[in-house]
Amino acid sequence: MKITFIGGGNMAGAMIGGLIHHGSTPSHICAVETDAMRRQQLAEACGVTVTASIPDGIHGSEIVILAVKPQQLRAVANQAAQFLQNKLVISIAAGVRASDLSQWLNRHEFVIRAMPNTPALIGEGITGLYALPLVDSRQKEQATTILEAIGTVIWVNEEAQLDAVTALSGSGPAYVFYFLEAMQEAGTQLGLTADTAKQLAMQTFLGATHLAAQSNDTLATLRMKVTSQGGTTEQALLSMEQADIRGAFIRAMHAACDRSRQMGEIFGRT
Ligand SMILES: NC(=O)C1=CN([C@@H]2O[C@H](COP(=O)(O)OP(=O)(O)OC[C@H]3O[C@@H](n4cnc5c(N)ncnc54)[C@H](OP(=O)(O)O)[C@@H]3O)[C@@H](O)[C@H]2O)C=CC1
Ligand SMILES: O=C(O)[C@@H]1CCC=N1
Repeated sequence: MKITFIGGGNMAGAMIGGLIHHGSTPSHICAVETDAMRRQQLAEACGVTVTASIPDGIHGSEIVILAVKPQQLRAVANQAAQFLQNKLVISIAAGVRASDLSQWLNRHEFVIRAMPNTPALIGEGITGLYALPLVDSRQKEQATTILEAIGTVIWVNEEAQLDAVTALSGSGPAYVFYFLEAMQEAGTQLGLTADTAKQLAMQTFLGATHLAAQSNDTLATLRMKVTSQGGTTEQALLSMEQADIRGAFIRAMHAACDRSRQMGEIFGRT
């Protein structure tokens, strides 16, 4: 099964790297990318076929993954429409609705939207998926197979839920890196080397996440088990509550979700 990515940027690069890491044959993957330097990087890093031509890139592919920015999607859809008949189209663009994309592709019925995240590169991604009603079960299985190669897959029944998925797991790796950066910065202020602080911060995220995944305790109970009465964690959490870190974090994710909906409206107008 040959897969073509249109757009070979950050997310496509992570997906392609993850697919190859999982055992996909590089010659079965093609990337269409306008930026010459990026084409060279992809060819060197992943050994996949790269081209600047949409028709050349799509030729012979059963599945086409649209991985350009939301604001570029309509123009790309217009260019690609005539070459996509009977092919499964998967868009990873944030916000833009499957029905709008379908219209741009001359009422193409086989459209799936996917919201992956960059840990796909190491097979640790998670992807939310939504399909238009006429996508058949075989095509859904194909999408599941591709995306399971780079992590976990969750199907949603309502497309609007993809805005929440985008705010949570699509953008989520950036939040984790942000917290890791803050923990590293605090660690160095407290006298650790930058490397030691980074190692402590990363293993703490990894260990806590694995513990939460394996434990029957709720997240709140796990948090309380760290928080000794009159101890250090209590002081840290008190400081965070006083600064309303939880509220700020929740508001931030609402802002991301609102932006996803807004991009759907702005870039999806037909
Ligand atoms: N980054 C992430 O973590 C995630 C991103 N997404 C979605 O993935 C999509 C891509 O995001 P990201 O990879 O970050 O963006 P990038 O800008 O890194 O990648 C898009 C690439 O497509 C190229 N491009 C533009 N027009 C064309 C064209 N006509 N033909 C071929 N290539 C073209 C762009 O070139 P140029 O820059 O020169 O325009 C760019 O290299 C977005 O829609 C985003 O919403 C989804 C989940 C997570
Ligand atoms: O920031 C963005 O818009 C994209 C979608 C999710 C992650 N990156």
